[in-house]
Amino acid sequence: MAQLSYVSGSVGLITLQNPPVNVLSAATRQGIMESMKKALNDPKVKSVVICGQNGVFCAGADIKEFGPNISGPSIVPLIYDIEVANKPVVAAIEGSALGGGLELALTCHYRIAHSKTRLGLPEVTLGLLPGAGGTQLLPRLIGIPASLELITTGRHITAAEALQLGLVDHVTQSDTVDSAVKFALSVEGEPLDSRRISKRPCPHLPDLDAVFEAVMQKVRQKFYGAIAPIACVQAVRAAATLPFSEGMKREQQLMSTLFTSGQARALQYSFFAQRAVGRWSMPSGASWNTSKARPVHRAAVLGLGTMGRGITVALAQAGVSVVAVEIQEKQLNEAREHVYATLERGAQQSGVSPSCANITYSHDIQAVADVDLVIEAVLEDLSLKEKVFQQLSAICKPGTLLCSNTSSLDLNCLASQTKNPELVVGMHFFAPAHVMKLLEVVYGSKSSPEAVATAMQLGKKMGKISVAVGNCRGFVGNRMLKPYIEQSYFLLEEGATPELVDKALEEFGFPMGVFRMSDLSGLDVGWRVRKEDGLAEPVGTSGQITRLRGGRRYSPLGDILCEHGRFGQKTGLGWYQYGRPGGRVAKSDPWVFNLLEEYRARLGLTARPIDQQEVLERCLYSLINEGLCILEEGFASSPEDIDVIYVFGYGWPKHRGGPMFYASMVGLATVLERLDHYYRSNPDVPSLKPCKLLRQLVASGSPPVHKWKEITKKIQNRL
Ligand SMILES: CC(C)(COP(=O)(O)OP(=O)(O)OC[C@H]1O[C@@H](n2cnc3c(N)ncnc32)[C@H](O)[C@@H]1OP(=O)(O)O)[C@@H](O)C(=O)NCCC(=O)NCCSC(=O)CC(=O)CCCCCCCCCCCCC(=O)O
Ligand SMILES: NC(=O)C1=CN([C@@H]2O[C@H](COP(=O)(O)OP(=O)(O)OC[C@H]3O[C@@H](n4cnc5c(N)ncnc54)[C@H](O)[C@@H]3O)[C@@H](O)[C@H]2O)C=CC1
Repeated sequence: MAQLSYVSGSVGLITLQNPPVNVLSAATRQGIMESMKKALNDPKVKSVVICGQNGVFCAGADIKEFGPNISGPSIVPLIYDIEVANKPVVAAIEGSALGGGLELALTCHYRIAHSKTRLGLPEVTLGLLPGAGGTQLLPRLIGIPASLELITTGRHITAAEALQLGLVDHVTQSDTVDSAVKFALSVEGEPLDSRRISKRPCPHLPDLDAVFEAVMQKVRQKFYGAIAPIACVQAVRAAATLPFSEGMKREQQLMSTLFTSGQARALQYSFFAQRAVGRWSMPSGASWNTSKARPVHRAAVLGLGTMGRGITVALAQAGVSVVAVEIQEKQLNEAREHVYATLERGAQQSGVSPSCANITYSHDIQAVADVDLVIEAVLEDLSLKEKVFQQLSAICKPGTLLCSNTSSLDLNCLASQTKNPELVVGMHFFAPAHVMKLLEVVYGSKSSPEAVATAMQLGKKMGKISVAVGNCRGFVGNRMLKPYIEQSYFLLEEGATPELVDKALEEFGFPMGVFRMSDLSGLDVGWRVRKEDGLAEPVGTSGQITRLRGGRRYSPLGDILCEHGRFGQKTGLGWYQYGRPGGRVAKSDPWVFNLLEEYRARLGLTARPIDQQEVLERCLYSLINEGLCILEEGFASSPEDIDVIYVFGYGWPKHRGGPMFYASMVGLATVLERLDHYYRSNPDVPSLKPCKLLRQLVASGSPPVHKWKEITKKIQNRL
């Protein structure tokens, strides 16, 4: 796992060998320790270079080993031994130096990095802090403000930025190990005391208290409810105020609290879940490792409204050339300007040149004739989309993949309009499409594995986390949202206010509660769907309101708001008031309170006190129950798929892992008991009825999330 070899006569070269990214597993730590000892005891060796095999220095601790039974040599004394070595130790950094990998490099006396290296201390994203001296060493090297920023965000930086910060000594464009060996030879025999970072004082910072107070406030706001960023600030403060050895003790104390926390478990689960969704499968058995994606060099976007513009930007940023088609002249011109400005802004932020040259605009659908893939983003209207798919099927060259960004329509209906339904898949982006990380890749009953593989790969190229899902109403994300929103309306009927419901959800960790979120996305969207479904009927100011529609309880509250022209932020009024159309700041609106009172009076409902616990249980457990139904029915292939969708598409707090992981943390038996309880008192609300999978999981002893597949398979086999 780490190999010592000898080069250039006097250099001991220690190579980390733990593919793919040379993580510091127990065996690797042992290997480094033994190799280091051997090199230091060997009189022929005058200097040491540490590198990683296959062009990657080290991605840090092996996260899979984390847990109560972590074994093998501890990382802290191991890297301490490197710093106190009496021969110069040089880190040859290429690929990635992250977490414990960067801490390993920080204890070396010199750091040489390849220009393409990424460096960082991302532990905070795993619910931890850099617990192998990172919080004490980095501030001594690059100062407190820069360290605070890097450690509390976990941001990866380029070698150029690292050089600017003083984190590395040299950046090379040529062979990193060769450069490091040459460098090691040049410093053999030189004194090392000034190179030992732990011996340096932390650079003085005037107004220390004010700086830390400001940063603490910022992280509390930005990472609401997350404990790791706070511990990171506390640990860096120890570096600024305590001697090194005391600071190290503080770092260890804070680390041991984080290490066993539920938040760390959730975030580490999420790390692997993000990677697991790439190993997709379809009920047919086709999967990522049996299906070959086709290259997409040229893509078309059809419809340049809200979504089409974002998709165009994301494609261009991924280096795909785009044919952007819009029938309305005004929309086309606005889109061109919008896309240009967004690409310019993005380029300024990332320091790369904008990709406008790759986009051609047209109002003629014939322009898509020779593209490899089309993403349709016209209005959500089935007959319009059917017509568009007929046209695309006739116009496009053979083999072109036809994708729809529909958020609710049946993909099979669109595929049936084409000559090759196997080439049709859904690519369901989230607004704003160039920002949001999630992409649901929807397979219909005839979609070919190759088409799914191509959409998944294109998503990855566009920087998205793509999840393959089946074709059910609302797919996975929106389908689960329905009972969540439904419960929030029922809570209003029973005595809650939008403020109370939103506060409970925001304190849980959502960036916005359900009502603020609905105001942002537009209340008219759901209203239109409910009208098409025959659910929303005009309510008016008098007459009977029926709360039972289609055999189940229905709340027309959302429809009433829309009848008053209250569509949310876009009209300046929704569940809250915003001062003006397009306003962003939500303020309570007495009109809504009056409406709720009158509504309850009309229906003979008596408002009762509702607490935050009830809000969370009813909104979240009904959403979780729907997720379990989706798993049971096979529209998502694993709980990880659902969790990734919720974390990256719906603002589910990352440190709670996702709805499925959260359910397993709360205890599936508790979720079942509470759903049973609420369903008993609300038998006309089917979404509260615990699904078969939930009962089965509880009956099987509530296995951990990664074992649920065994139970879902059993249920599906029986169906
Ligand atoms: C490195 C990457 C940027 C590479 O990206 P890419 O090329 O895109 O490949 P991936 O698909 O992401 O990865 C390939 C493959 O590798 C797996 N993998 C990657 N990194 C790790 C890892 N660190 N551990 C395990 N596995 C890893 C990945 O899952 C893929 O495999 P697959 O899942 O099978 O597909 C990118 O991978 C990346 O960003 N990686 C993560 C980097 C990172 O976050 N590093 C930080 C790790 S945490 C750390 O280093 C902390 C420390 O070192 C501190 C050590 C102190 C520990 C001491 C604990 C003691 C505390 C006290 C306990 C007291 C308890 C008590 O009180 O009882
Ligand atoms: N707005 C959102 O938040 C999300 C929307 N979606 C879906 O994306 C699709 C588009 O939605 P929006 O962008 O919000 O709609 P939009 O109304 O902003 O834009 C649609 C555009 O399509 C154009 N158009 C209509 N017919 C056309 C045709 N035949 N050829 C070319 N252009 C045509 C219209 O002129 C309009 O500019 C819908 O299916 C919607 O359900 C999906 C995820 C999120």
